[in-house]
Amino acid sequence: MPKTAYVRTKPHLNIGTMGHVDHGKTTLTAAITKVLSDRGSGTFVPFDRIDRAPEEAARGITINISHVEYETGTRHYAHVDMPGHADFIKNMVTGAAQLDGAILVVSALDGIMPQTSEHVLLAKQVGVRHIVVALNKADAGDPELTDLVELEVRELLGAHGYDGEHVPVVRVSGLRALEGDPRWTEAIDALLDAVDTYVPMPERYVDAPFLLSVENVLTITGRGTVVTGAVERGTVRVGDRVAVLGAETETTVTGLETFGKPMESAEAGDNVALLLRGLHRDQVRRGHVVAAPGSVTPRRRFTAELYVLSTEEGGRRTPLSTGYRPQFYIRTADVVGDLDLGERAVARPGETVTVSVELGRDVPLEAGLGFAIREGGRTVGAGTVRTVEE
Ligand SMILES: Nc1nc2c(ncn2[C@@H]2O[C@H](COP(=O)(O)OP(=O)(O)OP(=O)(O)O)[C@@H](O)[C@H]2O)c(=O)[nH]1
Ligand SMILES: [Mg+2]
Repeated sequence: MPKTAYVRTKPHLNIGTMGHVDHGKTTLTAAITKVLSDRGSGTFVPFDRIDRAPEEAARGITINISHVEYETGTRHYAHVDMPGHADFIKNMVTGAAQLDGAILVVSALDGIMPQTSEHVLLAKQVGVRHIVVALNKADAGDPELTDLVELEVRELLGAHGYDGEHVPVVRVSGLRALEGDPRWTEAIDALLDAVDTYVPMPERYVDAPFLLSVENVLTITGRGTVVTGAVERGTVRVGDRVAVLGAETETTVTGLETFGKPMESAEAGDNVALLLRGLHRDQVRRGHVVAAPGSVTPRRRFTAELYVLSTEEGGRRTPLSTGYRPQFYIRTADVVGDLDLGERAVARPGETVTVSVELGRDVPLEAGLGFAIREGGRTVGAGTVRTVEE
C-alpha cells in the first residue's frame, strides 16, 4: 500500500524537551501526544515507544534522542525528546542543534540541578533562541517551594541571555496528564499554548543553497542508506544532486520522507529522512553535512570568542593554555580541536578570550556559528566563530 504523502497545512517548527535526568521529559512528551490525540489531533506515542532501546528500559533513562510529531490548532511540530543523564550530553547537543525552541523541564520537587544549567548553556550555544519552562511534577510539589523554583529558573535563564523575566513558566504534571486527570490535561494545553505563542516562527532561508547537518544514519534494507536531520536552509527535492561533506562524495537524493510520510521536496526547518543513492552506511556519520554541491567549503581553522566556564558553572578549576585539545560541538558534529591563545599565556575559568582553533577535520563553518567545548564528560566552554581562515 503506498504511504500517504505529507501535506503541508500548517507552519512547521522543531521543538524538544531538555533538562536534568528524571525530571520527566519523556513522560511529558508522551503526555503531550496523549492530550492531543484525545482531541483527535495526531497519534499518542506511549512512554515505552519513546524510550524504546533495551538499555533505556532497563536503566529507566533516556539515552537516544527520539522524535515525535504532533499538531496544535495553529502549527505542526517535530518534537525531540532529549536525554538528561550527564553521560549522554552528546546526544542532547545533537537534538538541540535542530531546535527552533525548547521546553526546559524542571522538576518542581528538585529545582535546578547540574544538567538543568548545562542544557540551558548548551542550548544557547547551539542557537536555540526561545525557551518555555515546564515545572513538572507539580502534582507532588509544595506550591510555595514551586514558587521558589520558578524564581530560580527565571534567574538561570536570565544569566544565560534568555528573557528570564518574560519566559512562560507553566506548572504541569506529565504523569497525571497521561492518566487523564482533567486538571493536568488542561495544564498541557496551557503549555502548548505558551509554545504556540511564545516561540515565534523563525525566518526560514528557503532560497539559500540546501544544507542539512546529519543527526542519524540508518539502513533501509533493499533501499540503501538514509540520513536524518532538520534542514538548516534551502530546499531539496527527490532527484537533486547533493554533496556529503565528511564522506567527500556526491550523490543523488532518491527518496524524501518526514515521519514516515513521503514528500516531493523538503524545505528549511523540515525534519526529514533523505535516501541517498549508492552511499554506503559506513561512509556517512552524525555530524557530516549534506549540502548543495559547491555551496560550502569545509574548513578547519577559525578564530572565535570563547567563554571559559567558571568552576561554579561546572567548568574547570584550572586555566587553559595554548595546546589545549578539547572536543568541539558544532551543529551535530563533535570534533577534536587545538586551541591557540596567542599572546595570552592562559585563560582562567570565568574569562572570555579570543582564540585561534584548528579542528581535527574540515567542517562547514561560518561567522556567527555557536559551539561548545567539552573535556572528559563535562562542558568547559562556549564560543562563537568570528572568522574562518583558508
Ligand atoms: N509525581 C510525578 N512523577 C513524575 C512526573 N513526570 C514524571 N514522573 C516520574 O519521574 C520519573 C522520571 O521520568 P522520565 O519521564 O523518565 O524522566 P526524563 O526526564 O525523561 O529522564 P531522562 O530522559 O533519563 O533524563 C519516572 O518515574 C516518572 O514516572 C510527574 O508529573 N509527577
Ligand atoms: Mg527521558
